[in-house]
Amino acid sequence: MEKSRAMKRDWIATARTLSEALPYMQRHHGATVVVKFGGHAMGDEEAMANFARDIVLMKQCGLHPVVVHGGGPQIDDMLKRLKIESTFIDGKRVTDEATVEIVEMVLAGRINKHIVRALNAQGGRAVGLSGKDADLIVCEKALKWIKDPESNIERVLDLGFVGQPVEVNPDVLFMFIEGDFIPVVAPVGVGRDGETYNINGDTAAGAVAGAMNADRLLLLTDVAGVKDAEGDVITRLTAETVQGLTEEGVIAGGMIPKTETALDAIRAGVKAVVIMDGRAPHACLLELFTEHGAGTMILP
Ligand SMILES: Nc1ncnc2c1ncn2[C@@H]1O[C@H](COP(=O)(O)OP(=O)(O)O)[C@@H](O)[C@H]1O
Ligand SMILES: CC(=O)N[C@@H](CCC(=O)OP(=O)(O)O)C(=O)O
Repeated sequence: MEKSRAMKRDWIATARTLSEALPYMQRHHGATVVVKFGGHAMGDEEAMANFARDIVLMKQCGLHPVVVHGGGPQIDDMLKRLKIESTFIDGKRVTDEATVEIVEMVLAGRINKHIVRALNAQGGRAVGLSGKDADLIVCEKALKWIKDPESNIERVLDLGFVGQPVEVNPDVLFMFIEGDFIPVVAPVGVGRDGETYNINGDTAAGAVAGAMNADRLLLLTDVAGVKDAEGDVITRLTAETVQGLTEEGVIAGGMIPKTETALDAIRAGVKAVVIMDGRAPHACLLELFTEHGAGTMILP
């Protein structure tokens, strides 16, 4: 008796949620949503399954999700096992020849296939590819300029095989979308001479979203959003505020490529970018299908 009453309550709550969500589902029908799934957001098997369920549901609701993933912590683990040292500059891994080989193996191999399998287990039809497939993401060597604070002279820091996307060919993604598949992209790019480049996952997601003219770019991570100096999540951000917070050092580490990506993506024509906690249950659905959304929205 108690159980059936509880079930009824659950059903009413779900029905109410669904009726509230319906206008948002209709508004987003046919929308392209690029979702960056970060290595930290992947967490455990349960987090992976929850993420996969949401993406498949988005597809069933008539949206066109495209997953671009990261895998920084998983690359760290593998490099540690192989006793290869690794350092980061402004959230980007300094990538020598030995490192780029491991990066490609981990990202385009193990992680990409793990996500594909998780999506397919939830009833999706996912296809994994990297930025090398059909020249999806063509890169040049990323250059990091730094200014010597004493002499004020600028010089370039060598990050090795870190790629800056210079050309994105999304036809292959549109082709899969047309066939009702969910593309899953590993952030590994190709140089004009065939070199392999390690692209920061956020940068790759932004470049793909920009080239597809996506309606939304969701950057899933392990924090609720961009936080201010007091540690409170900021719900809306503009380019100006991002610049100020970065100069003050409030936006730091891995959050730098995320906010840079968000601004670049908006300049390239993406309608809005949201930075949010990918481990929170149904994070993507809450963002797309409710009025209050989730995380930090970055707007033009
Ligand atoms: N202002 C900020 N607000 C929120 N997180 C921040 C901020 N500045 C730096 N961070 C850090 O950025 C991290 C997210 O970047 P990263 O670790 O690269 O995530 P992912 O692996 O999901 O791409 C957060 O866990 C947090 O430690
Ligand atoms: C150049 C660069 O830093 N590439 C990243 C690629 C993976 C990534 O971005 O993973 P997350 O999204 O989980 O951080 C790296 O080597 O860690």
